[in-house]
Amino acid sequence: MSEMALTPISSPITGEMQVPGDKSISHRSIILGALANGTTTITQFLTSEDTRRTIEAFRQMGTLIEENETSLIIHGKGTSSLLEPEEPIYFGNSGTTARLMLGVLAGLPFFTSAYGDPHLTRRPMDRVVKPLSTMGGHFDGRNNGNYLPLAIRGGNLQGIHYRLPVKSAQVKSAVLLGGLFATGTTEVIEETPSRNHTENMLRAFGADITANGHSIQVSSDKSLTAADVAVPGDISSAAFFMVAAAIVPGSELTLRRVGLNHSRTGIMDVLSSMGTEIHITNKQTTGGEPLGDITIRQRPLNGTVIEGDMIPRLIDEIPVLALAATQADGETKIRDAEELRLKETDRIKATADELNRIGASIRPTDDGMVINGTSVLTGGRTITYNDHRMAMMLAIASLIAEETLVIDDISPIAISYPDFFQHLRRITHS
Ligand SMILES: O=C(O)C1=C[C@@H](OP(=O)(O)O)[C@@H](O)[C@H](O)C1
Ligand SMILES: C=C(OP(=O)(O)O)C(=O)O
Repeated sequence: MSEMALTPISSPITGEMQVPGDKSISHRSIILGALANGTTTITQFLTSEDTRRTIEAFRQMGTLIEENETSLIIHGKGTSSLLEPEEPIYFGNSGTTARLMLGVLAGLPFFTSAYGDPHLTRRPMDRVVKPLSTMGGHFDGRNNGNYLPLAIRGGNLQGIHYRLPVKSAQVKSAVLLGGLFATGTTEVIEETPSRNHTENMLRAFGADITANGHSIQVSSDKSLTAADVAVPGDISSAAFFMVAAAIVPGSELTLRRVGLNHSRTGIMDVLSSMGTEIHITNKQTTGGEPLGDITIRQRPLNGTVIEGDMIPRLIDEIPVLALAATQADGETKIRDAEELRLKETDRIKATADELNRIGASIRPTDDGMVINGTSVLTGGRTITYNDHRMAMMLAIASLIAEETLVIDDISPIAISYPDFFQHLRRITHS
């Protein structure tokens, strides 16, 4: 446990910064690079606890991965070169590693066992185990294979047509990755669009993939070919600084080279509907992913409603958006976000409990919360529940608190943003 006491700031947030590479795209670039033939160079790769788990999983299966200051180089030799790991694979705290790797392991013709940290061990895996078992993968584990640790015997998959029962890019991706090993076509139908990085990147790596409206189809007809990846900045990491600039009076902040994929930009739409001034400049596209510079200017905030198709477009940003809503005039309602209860911690409960502890007025509901603004945040002791996004949200709350805010444990921040506090200090000039 690593406690930190944070004092409020007295001046606006100004300047510019660049956030680290996107976590979702970094995971996928390792996976596709390792399954492909040839050398994949990944620049602006996110080096963090979660992405390390995906790197180590492939190293255990024999993939040569070189790491240096600015890039990650994957020497892919195709799926048939991957070896049965001698030791269990450790997924750590990373839901993305777990769900996507289960899709890959279901396709590989050998035995693997896998486990996670105590938090990941409580997160449901049946959402991927069920469709991957229907495809022919063999899984065993507690509660009929719903929880890690899991034993996996892969190989001989058949394609399926699968309608997603949950709004989850991880489930969609696991089934599509399984589809790379399956006979026939694998189709995933998703009612509510979720992040589409797997589809974009499979295309860039030469897979046989089509996406039409709600249906995505993949087959094993074409093997993957290495493709270099320049990872855009992570909008989910940028979100903390966007909200900081939106709530600290007089702030103006520019975030450079942030990923602007429509399936991820819900935070910008919501903050601007709440009144924040947002401008985008220097738009460009790399590897099928749009990016650009985002400038945020603080303006008075009003409450809003966040629901429906918007939810997957900002799912990881809800704790910090809830913080913004505590500073908005009137009520903010968040609905259809039941998936938040299944993250690193129950983020509905954790967000309401911790913000209420320091003076907010939030009523948790089954699938979201109702936030009444405007609240004065007092400071005091807070708990992160080993959740990186809770820890960073509370650090941003400390900027506007009346007194010192103590965070019980900042170590989880290394899961997605090891340099968070250096970056925060730079823009708060402290
Ligand atoms: O596919 C991904 O990279 C992710 C998908 C989302 O999870 P779900 O698929 O569980 O919604 C998100 O919360 C997670 O941080 C990353
Ligand atoms: C939910 C998250 O990640 P994961 O599911 O990969 O643990 C997150 O980063 O907020």
